[in-house]
Amino acid sequence: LLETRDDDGSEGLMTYRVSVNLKTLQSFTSVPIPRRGRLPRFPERERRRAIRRTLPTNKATEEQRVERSFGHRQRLHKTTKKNHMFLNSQESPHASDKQQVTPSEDKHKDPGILVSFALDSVCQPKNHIVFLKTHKTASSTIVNILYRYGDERNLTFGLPVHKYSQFFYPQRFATTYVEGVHNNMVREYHIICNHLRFNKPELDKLMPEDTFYFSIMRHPVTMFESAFTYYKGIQAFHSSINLEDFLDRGWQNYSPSVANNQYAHNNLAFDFGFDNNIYNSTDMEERAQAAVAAIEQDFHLVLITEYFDESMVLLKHALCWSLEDVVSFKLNSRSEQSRHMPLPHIADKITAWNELDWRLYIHFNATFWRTVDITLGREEMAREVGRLRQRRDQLQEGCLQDGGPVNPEHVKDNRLKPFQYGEAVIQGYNLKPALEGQTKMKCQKLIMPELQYSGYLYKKQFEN
Ligand SMILES: Nc1ncnc2c1ncn2[C@@H]1O[C@H](COP(=O)(O)OS(=O)(=O)O)[C@@H](OP(=O)(O)O)[C@H]1O
Repeated sequence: LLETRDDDGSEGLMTYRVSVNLKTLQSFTSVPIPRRGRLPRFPERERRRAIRRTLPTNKATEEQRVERSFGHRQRLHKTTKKNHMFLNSQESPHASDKQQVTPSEDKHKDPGILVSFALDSVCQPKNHIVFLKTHKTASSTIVNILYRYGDERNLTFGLPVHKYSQFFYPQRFATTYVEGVHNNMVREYHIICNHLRFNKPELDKLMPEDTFYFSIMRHPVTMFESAFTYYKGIQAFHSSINLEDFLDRGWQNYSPSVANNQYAHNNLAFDFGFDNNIYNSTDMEERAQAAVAAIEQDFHLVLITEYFDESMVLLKHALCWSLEDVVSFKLNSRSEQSRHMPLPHIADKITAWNELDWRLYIHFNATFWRTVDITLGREEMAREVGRLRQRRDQLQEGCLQDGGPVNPEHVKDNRLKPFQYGEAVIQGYNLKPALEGQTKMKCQKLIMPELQYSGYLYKKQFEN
């Protein structure tokens, strides 16, 4: 990993894959060299240095912080000479999108922000993707989008061994959890999107250099309320009468060492690989900043559940995909009867208890909108969101019998019933009975719950 300086004086980092004699290398570097496997892309010393660069001064405003983090990201990627602002591309393979991508006036103001969208000199659809599937954030809907995209193009998914649905979560991800690794059955993995606890060095071993990393965050209040209902059976929650009861007793109910209790405390930070056990601590600010810096280093894009449609538009551009590729129906949603919107004083307790998650969310919500402003601009975003919704409405009209989701007992086709868990009532869909052929197949895949779809893909990849 080399630090470089461009003609304009800006710094950058560049990675090379090299073949070297380890002893020779050891003689002129203090970075620990792993004996086996690939060199880590950003050794710990570089990561720490990058984090120091992004730490704001006490006086920094949120806006400056966003600026700094993107400026930092710019330096990290600047040396990729081929990098190109995707909005300028006239080469989009998606003819229907060309008119939609009107470069907005202000996109040139901060080229740094675009590097997370850096594509090759020609806009090529990306098909090496890692999606960190965070919990209770609409991630199953995104997984459905990725499954359909890869399935249609016969891409290879990195799926959990033995047809499991997750990569041994909550353990940190390891390549050995992926089907096909132990027997070298798979030459190239394209997409990894099942639940896992993030571990970049291990993912790097499996995925190519040009892999696009993205994830999604949800407001901690609604996310926690959803988790409380869904994971009511875990030790931390099961004896609490309700959410407030749990929050008032805080640490008494919560033991970090009990299995699955990560769902009850800063679960978002945990999924990203950080220590989630922090409460009311003096080093909260420092740890949150370090987490932000590490996520900005490892991820090209962080989406926001509350702006799901805007997120899909941004994702579409970042991946150089078409509108059709990112259209979806809402999956894994609870019925209204199992949803209890917390009152404001309970919401405050939730953000206090999950402060690390709260800080991550605040930061990435701000950077999300800043990315929108600097790339598409709000007007173009609104236009594209309108088109996305129109297309979803068309598909709903064409596919769904009841116009929207129904409670599980009303799902007629047992094969399409969503998995039920905890005290949540997870809704599903019924298709119009007259559907046939390709249309039926397309509609079926749009509503197919995650477990069924990953089972189908496993069979397609490993049992045929
Ligand atoms: N498109 C879209 N927009 C906004 N919100 C959405 C969307 N799709 C799913 N959802 C909501 O996401 C919640 C389920 O999240 P996940 O699929 O990540 O859950 S899981 O961890 O995989 O079990 C679940 O939230 P709750 O209903 O509050 O539990 C879903 O309703």
